[in-house]
Order: sequence, then C-alpha cells, then structure tokens
Amino acid sequence: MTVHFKKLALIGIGLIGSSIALAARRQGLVEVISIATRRQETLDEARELGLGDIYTLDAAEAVRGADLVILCAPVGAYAALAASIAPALEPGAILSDVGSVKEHVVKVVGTYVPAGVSFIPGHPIAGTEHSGPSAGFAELFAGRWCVLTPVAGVPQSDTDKLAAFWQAMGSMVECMDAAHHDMVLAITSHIPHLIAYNIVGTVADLETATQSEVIKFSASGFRDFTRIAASDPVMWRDVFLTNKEAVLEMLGRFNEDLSMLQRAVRNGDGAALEAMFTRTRAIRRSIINAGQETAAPDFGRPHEAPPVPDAAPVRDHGGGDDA
Ligand SMILES: NC(=O)c1ccc[n+]([C@@H]2O[C@H](COP(=O)([O-])OP(=O)(O)OC[C@H]3O[C@@H](n4cnc5c(N)ncnc54)[C@H](O)[C@@H]3O)[C@@H](O)[C@H]2O)c1
Ligand SMILES: O=C(O)C(=O)C[C@]1(C(=O)O)C=C[C@@H](O)C=C1
Repeated sequence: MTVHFKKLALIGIGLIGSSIALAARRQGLVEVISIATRRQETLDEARELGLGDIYTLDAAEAVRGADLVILCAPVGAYAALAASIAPALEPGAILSDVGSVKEHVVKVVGTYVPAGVSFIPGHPIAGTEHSGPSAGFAELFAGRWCVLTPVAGVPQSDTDKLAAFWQAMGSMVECMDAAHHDMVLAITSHIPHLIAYNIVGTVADLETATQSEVIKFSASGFRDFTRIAASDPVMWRDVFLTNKEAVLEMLGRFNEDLSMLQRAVRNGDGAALEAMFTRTRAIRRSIINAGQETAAPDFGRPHEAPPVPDAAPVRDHGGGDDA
C-alpha cells in the first residue's frame, strides 16, 4: 500500500513527535509537516532542527487542512488539546496519538472527535529516557511494535492507511482492544518504570556515605535502573494517573511474587529461588529469540537502523471492536 499524507500535524514535538517527523520525512510519507507546541522555546528548537514546515503555538491552526493529526504530548494534556483542535479537524482526517496508555485516551479524546474524522489511537512501543525535540531520531521505530486501538465505526481502510504509515517507518503493527493494551503495557512497561523509580529513589534516600558507594560501585544492573529512572517525570506521572486500575492489578501480583521471594530468602529456600530464576532466564531467552533485542541495540543514542522491512506485518489481536 502506498502511503501519502498531504499534511501531517504533530501536536507536541518531543522525543516521539520529532522521531515521527524525521522518519516520515525520510520515507517520503508526507508533503507538509505542521508542528504545534505549548511553549515558544520548544517551537524555536523544533524550527532550528528543521523538523517541520509550519510552526505554531496554536494547536487548532496546526491541524487545519491536515489529513493526519497525531497527538504527541503527555497524556494528561490530551483532553484540553482535543477540545481545542476538534472544531478545526477536517472531515476525512485521521486523528491518532502515541500515548503510552489507551483506554483513557479513547475516553477523553473520543468525546471530542467530530463526525467524519477517524479516531485511531496508537502507541509505538519504542522510546528512550531522553525527551524534547532534539532527542528524536528517524530509526526509533525500526523493528519495534506499534499498537493501534481503532474505535468502533472507523473505516478499515483508514486503519490500514495508518498501519501502512507506521510500517513505512519500520514498525510492525498490531491492532488490539484499548483495555487489553493497558493491561499488557502495565506489566511490560509501566511497572518496570515504577520499580526503577523506586529503587533509584531508595538509593537517593540513603545516607550520603552509602550513596556515594552505590554510585562508585554501580555495575550494569543498577545503571540500567538509573537509565529508566531518568525518563520524563511528567510523561510518567500521567501514565500512572491514567492507567491506575491495570497498574494496581499488576502491582498486586508483583507484590505477591516479591513476598514469595522474600520468604525464600528468609528461609534459605534455595530450590524456590533457583526455580524462579530459571523461569525468568527462559523468558529473557525467548525475548531474544523473538528478535526484540537485536532490533534496537542502543536505546540511548541514535543508531544505525536495522533494515526497514518493505511490508512489516499487521497482526490483529482480535480484541478490538472492528479492528
Ligand atoms: N518516551 C517514550 O519512551 C515514549 C514511548 C512511546 C510513547 N510515548 C508517549 O508519547 C507521548 C510524548 O512523549 P515524549 O517522550 O515524546 O515526551 P517529551 O517530553 O519528549 O515531549 C512531549 C512534548 O509535548 C509538548 N507538550 C506538553 N504539553 C503540551 C500541551 N499542553 N500542548 C502541546 N504540547 C505539549 C512538550 O512541549 C514536548 O514537546 C506521551 O504521551 C508518551 O506517553 C513515550
Ligand atoms: O527503553 C525505554 O527507554 C523505554 O522505556 C521505552 C518504553 C518501554 O517501556 O518499553 C517506554 C514507554 C513507552 O510507552 C514505550 C516504550
């Protein structure tokens, strides 16, 4: 499928928005890119980086005449943004987003979507701990999944067109129900971030002498946690505020398993510890065998893109209304 959009409007131009701008431009998917941000400094930075063609502080102005609009701001800003852009959305346009949670987005943005506009929320499962317009790179989505959660009544041809857009940027696309997405991401992304914030926070609370020892002797395990814990505070605040139920559900299970480990350590139950660690090692190996490790070797910096597939697959999880 050939993908071509006349005008792409990106509302918010941090890590994800700027990566879309760079990838869409590189792949020739769009004619014009208009960019809206809340703050003048961010807009100036985006302009200096040459990320778009039109720059404005007025989100409604940015979306006027756009056939693809993607919200790329923290999820907590979506309701106000949706209210302000709704009257300016063109009939026939596709409205999407990149937010890390989906049910909340369907609810708060959905109420503002005018008839004739196809609302197809999305989430590229790709990122780094960096933020802002200069953090983006065109290869970010290569070999990574992008989940779409189309709402009822959206024409399949629009979902296919948006899927083709992400595939052309190198992503593999899967459609699923928003609630299912939130449950899966709670355990694969949200809880890991909460754990990282917590463990690094625990170190921050240690007395100064111990803290400097931790920093001095931190090897890759703790360093990996600090990378994750350096992720954008506003973005992650909004994730936990808007995916509360799924996070609490998964956190409950996590706490039960942690208590089991605590008991095994206290009781010197080597067999229980070894059995658990053997299971988790197998999961790591299955992730590597599925090719996820090789797709983006170094998250922290722009890297050589793996080959962009001609037609990355679209998988249908089967949970969506009319996905
Ligand atoms: N960082 C990741 O790893 C990652 C991965 C996938 C999806 N996401 C999602 O992508 C979205 C953006 O995240 P990011 O990492 O690009 O964040 P970022 O902090 O790098 O950029 C956010 C951008 O939104 C702008 N913004 C903030 N409030 C705004 C408002 N009210 N109106 C207009 N613009 C506003 C900011 O100025 C900034 O340009 C979030 O919803 C996040 O959940 C992030
Ligand atoms: O590697 C990272 O820095 C990320 O945290 C990326 C990550 C993730 O948890 O996998 C973070 C948030 C997203 O919504 C999608 C991707």
